[in-house]
Amino acid sequence: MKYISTRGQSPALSFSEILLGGLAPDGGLYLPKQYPHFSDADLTAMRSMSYCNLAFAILSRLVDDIPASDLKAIIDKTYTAEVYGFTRAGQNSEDITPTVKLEDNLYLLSLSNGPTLAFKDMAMQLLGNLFEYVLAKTGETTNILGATSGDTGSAAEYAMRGKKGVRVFMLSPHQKMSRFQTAQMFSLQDDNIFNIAVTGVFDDAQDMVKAVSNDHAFKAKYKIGAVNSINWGRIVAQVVYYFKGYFAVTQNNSQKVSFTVPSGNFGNVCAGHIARMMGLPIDKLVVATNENDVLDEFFKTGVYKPRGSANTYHTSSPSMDISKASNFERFVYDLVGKDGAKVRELWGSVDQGGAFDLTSYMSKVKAEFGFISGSSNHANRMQTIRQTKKKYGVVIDTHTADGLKVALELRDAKTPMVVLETALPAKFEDALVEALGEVPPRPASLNGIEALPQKFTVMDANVEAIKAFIVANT
Ligand SMILES: Cc1ncc(COP(=O)(O)O)c(C=O)c1O
Ligand SMILES: N[C@@H](CCOP(=O)(O)O)C(=O)O
Repeated sequence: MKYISTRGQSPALSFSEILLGGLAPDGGLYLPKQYPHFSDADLTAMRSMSYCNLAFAILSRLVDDIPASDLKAIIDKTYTAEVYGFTRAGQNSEDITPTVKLEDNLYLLSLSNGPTLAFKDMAMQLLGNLFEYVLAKTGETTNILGATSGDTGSAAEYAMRGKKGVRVFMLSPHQKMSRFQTAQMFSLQDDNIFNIAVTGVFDDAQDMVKAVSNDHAFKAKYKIGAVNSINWGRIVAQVVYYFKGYFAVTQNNSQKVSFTVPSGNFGNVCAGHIARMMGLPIDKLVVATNENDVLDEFFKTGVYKPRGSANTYHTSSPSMDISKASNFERFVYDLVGKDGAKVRELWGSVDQGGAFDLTSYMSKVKAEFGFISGSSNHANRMQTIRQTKKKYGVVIDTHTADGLKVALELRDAKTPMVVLETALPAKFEDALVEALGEVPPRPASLNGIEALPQKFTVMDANVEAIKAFIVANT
């Protein structure tokens, strides 16, 4: 399988060749030349598979330059009940992503039982093991440069700690993550982990990552790697749990299922789009945003108008405080008929701070690709957290609450709706106390992390400053 850039001007490369880097040299994002397709018979065979076998069935169709036995061993080492063991009472951690039935045709898909309590662990643990494998083969090293609004950072740092030949430089928005998220990252004292708190919002940090990635000479000299969802390796791993969730709530492949996805950088729902393109019988993909509702605006109007830092709000679902969704480019590439020149034209305008209008494509967005959307705000998520506890006895986090609020508005009575649970409540203790008046439970191993000493550097959103920091620390 070869991978091509959404902007159509980079050479086609293999999976291992694109694994470590983020953006393609032309500034686009990688996608497979064509999506593999799973037939009805394939789906039937996959229905009863364990998570590891399912992951192998999917990944082996997209990764053809790692020997099958090695790929299988990497997957088996990653998806274990021990790694994804922070399940709710009554859930089986062998399922890796168990479902919670709230009522008929309404489910949560638990994606946050990994070491850092957010869905990012689903892909990041695999990425850590794949990086280690590829680096050991080539004898190379990598300096990972990432941006986080709270969850990618800790997931990446936990996955890459102690990995030979890997350093992590993680940019986060200064004082905008929850206390728990901040402590998860900044309390790590490992020599290969560098936390940089950027005075700005997540989008400023993401812009810095992209600017460094677009400096090809610097990227090559300092072997800059990526762990954000601009990296195809992240997306492909996230495709798997849509299949797992679909099989968990259906009896046969003639049934369709809708998924609601709390969204920010559009990586998670992009994986759902790709699962759908591969033949998974998904009805609707519901994009749920918080007050930072650029994506909701697009799916309602056809106009994509990213906002600047001053108009990006700090909310109680802070991991979704994003106004420039990187992975949206992957979907738009498919929407405009895989036309790299068109994507270049559209992002030419976005990269200059502008907008674009795809109103004429909107019937296709819904009818052909199944996308619809909604948004949520602080009052909505407080109310949803309270009602979910009262009605179903289930405590959810603020991001999942954004998803559930939108799902309840947009579901139809006949189609099972699966809401992705993207983080556990413990990560957002202050908001949960406000909603429920009680402290959410957390794994004993994470008790008291907020009191641990923290190691981080504060920096302005300046590309030359982060380059100098990397040079000084390699
Ligand atoms: C808890 C949580 N929910 C939802 C999202 C949004 O996911 P995505 O950026 O893939 O759209 C994020 C961050 O990405 C997150 O950390
Ligand atoms: N919400 C994310 C932001 C980065 O998204 P990514 O999926 O592109 O890594 C976070 O929590 O850091």
